Amino acid sequence: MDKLLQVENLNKDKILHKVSFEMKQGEMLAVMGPSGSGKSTLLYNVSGMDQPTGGKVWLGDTEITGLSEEAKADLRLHRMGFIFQQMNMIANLNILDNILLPVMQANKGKGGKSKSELIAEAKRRMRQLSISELGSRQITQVSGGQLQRACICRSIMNEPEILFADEPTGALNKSAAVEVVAELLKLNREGMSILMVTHDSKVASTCDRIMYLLDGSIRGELALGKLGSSMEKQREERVNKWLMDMGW
Ligand SMILES: Nc1ncnc2c1ncn2[C@@H]1O[C@H](COP(=O)(O)OP(=O)(O)OP(=O)(O)O)[C@@H](O)[C@H]1O
Repeated sequence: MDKLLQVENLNKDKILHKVSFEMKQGEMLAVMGPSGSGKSTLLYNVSGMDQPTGGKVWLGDTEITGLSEEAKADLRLHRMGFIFQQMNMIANLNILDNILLPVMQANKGKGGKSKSELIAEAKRRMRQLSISELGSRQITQVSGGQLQRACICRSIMNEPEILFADEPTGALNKSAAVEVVAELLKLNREGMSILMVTHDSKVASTCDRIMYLLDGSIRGELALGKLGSSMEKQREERVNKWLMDMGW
């Protein structure tokens, strides 16, 4: 697999300390660690949402840390997708318009796709995520799991190279969380690279690899490989044992 993301000696104030790791194309990587260990800060600094105080980050051949704010915003819009626990949907737009908002922005100007093409594309993806009936609903008129699936839909409309997910199941009940993880796994099997912060060892155990962050440094890593159709319980037990060893 080719290298997709490279993080080298990343520092952020007193929060992150010389964090280095790589991610391969098609990988699904989880970041775990206690509350306050710097997981979200890591995600924001790797994706260019925040400016690190030291170190370098590359997405493919692009050094993100060397870009202007404007170029970073452009890169996030075109090459990255984001899913958050708080979902960040606009309250006075319906689900379809929320899904369309960033991709319309990305297709502004010459050579971009037309609105009707984008609507057709959104509807196709909404069908895949089992939310095709919900386009005209307000965001308060759908369940938490449906809303997060709409967020996943929004995040992939630009066909990003990488998806950043910060606690994507954190606000969901158990069955909605299972559905959302299943959608993320499906996307990953289709080739999407995913970097995900999670508190949930069951969610992390579906990932190819887990990094453990403590006090802003990576203290350990567990390589699990792709999730097969069986052995889910054994994977989970392995992850829980490793987390105990890490002091979780
Ligand atoms: N904007 C900020 N300014 C100053 N300190 C911050 C800021 N954001 C986070 N911190 C601090 O940085 C540390 C790491 O926070 P971060 O949110 O990255 O941790 P986390 O591991 O994601 O935690 P949680 O699991 O609780 O979400 C914490 O001590 C937090 O208080």
